[in-house]
Amino acid sequence: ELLETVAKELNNVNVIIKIYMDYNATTPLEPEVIQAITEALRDAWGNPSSNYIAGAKAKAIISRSRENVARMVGGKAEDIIFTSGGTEANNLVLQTAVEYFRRNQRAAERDEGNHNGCTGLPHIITSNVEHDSVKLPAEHLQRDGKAEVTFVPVSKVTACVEVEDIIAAVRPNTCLISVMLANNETGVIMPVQEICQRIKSLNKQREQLRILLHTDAAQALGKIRVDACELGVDYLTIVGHKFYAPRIGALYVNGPGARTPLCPMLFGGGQERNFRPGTENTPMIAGLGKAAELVTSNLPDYESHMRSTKLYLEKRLKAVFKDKIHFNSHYPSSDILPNTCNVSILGPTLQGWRVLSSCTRLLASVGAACHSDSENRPSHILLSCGVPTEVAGNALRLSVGRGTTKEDVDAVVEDLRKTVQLLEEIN
Ligand SMILES: O=C(O)CC[SeH]
Repeated sequence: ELLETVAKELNNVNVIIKIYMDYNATTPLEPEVIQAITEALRDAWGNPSSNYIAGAKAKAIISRSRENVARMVGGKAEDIIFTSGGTEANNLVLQTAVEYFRRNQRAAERDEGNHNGCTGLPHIITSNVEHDSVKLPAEHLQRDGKAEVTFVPVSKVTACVEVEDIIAAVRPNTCLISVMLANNETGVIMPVQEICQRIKSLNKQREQLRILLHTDAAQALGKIRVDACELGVDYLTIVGHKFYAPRIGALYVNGPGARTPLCPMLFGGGQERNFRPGTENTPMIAGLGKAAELVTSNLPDYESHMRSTKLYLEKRLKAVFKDKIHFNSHYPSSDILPNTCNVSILGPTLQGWRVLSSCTRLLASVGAACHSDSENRPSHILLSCGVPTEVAGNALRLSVGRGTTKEDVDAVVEDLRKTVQLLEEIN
């Protein structure tokens, strides 16, 4: 009798199935990744530094994961340093650059004949559309008088940082250039390889300090092919929770402590060759390694599926909203991530936050998740890319994933259509 009652009640309940389209914010874990984590939790709980079987199991998992992460970015296992995530990796690069400058400055002071340009403060060049984990540490160093920073504005035509503008910003005391590989809101892919080629040529001519090269590849990994050696970077940031791995990260360093400086921010038990000490988080490292293995094996399929799904989404949005739609991720001559669609539905009552909070099925964001407390102000990223204020205020960042289907797209577009109709009727 109880079951019959429940069944009747369920028949009267409209179950609303949400549709996630915020994969640039974070991704769920692949089943194989969860399995790798679970097995490590169960079987490899030992301290990897311990010389008995429980420790050896953990050490073996870490070693295998390091190899898989290295393979995903075209590097060698010894080039991979595990970190807590992308924020730590990015901060480690900026701190290293400042310390690298200081060490050379002290050397030059000791050796009067050495004119390596290390006078005054270290100079860092970055773009004005970086993730906060590059932007804010750079601003902090600048505010604390520990570095000079040039935030090179992206072109308001291409939303890309222009190579010539980066080159023009170089000074004798420039020690680091950090430009993200792909932007998290527009999806625009930056000309990192060309920047690295030009700076490497410049480094050969400079008597001054070598300029170090970093890219935050958080949004690119798992979506497009990323090869650190082909890019020519000294450092490349790896963020697990953007490619179906757990909340852990890594930093690729081209020959850490040898070809490329790496100065630890933490000091402790010697793990990660003293570059990043602390007893290793074996289960999360296991998950990162498995996710990296899946990317290496399946990237063409992932990329192709996301691209076709995103293109279908854009086609459906155009068909339904016609001239009410503005694509904030369409720029002439710029390559865009295959999964990112940043759009604004034009209208005085259609602010992005209002539309998303009124949708019944769509789960997405108006911009970076870490800006979600921006009190509904238009994204500074979009404004920097030349998107007009009233258009940026209506932005919806839609980012599809490996499992997003055309049926999901149809449902989301219908949800948006109904929501826009409702908001325009009531206002
Ligand atoms: O949502 C984003 O774009 C970044 C979150 Se870490």
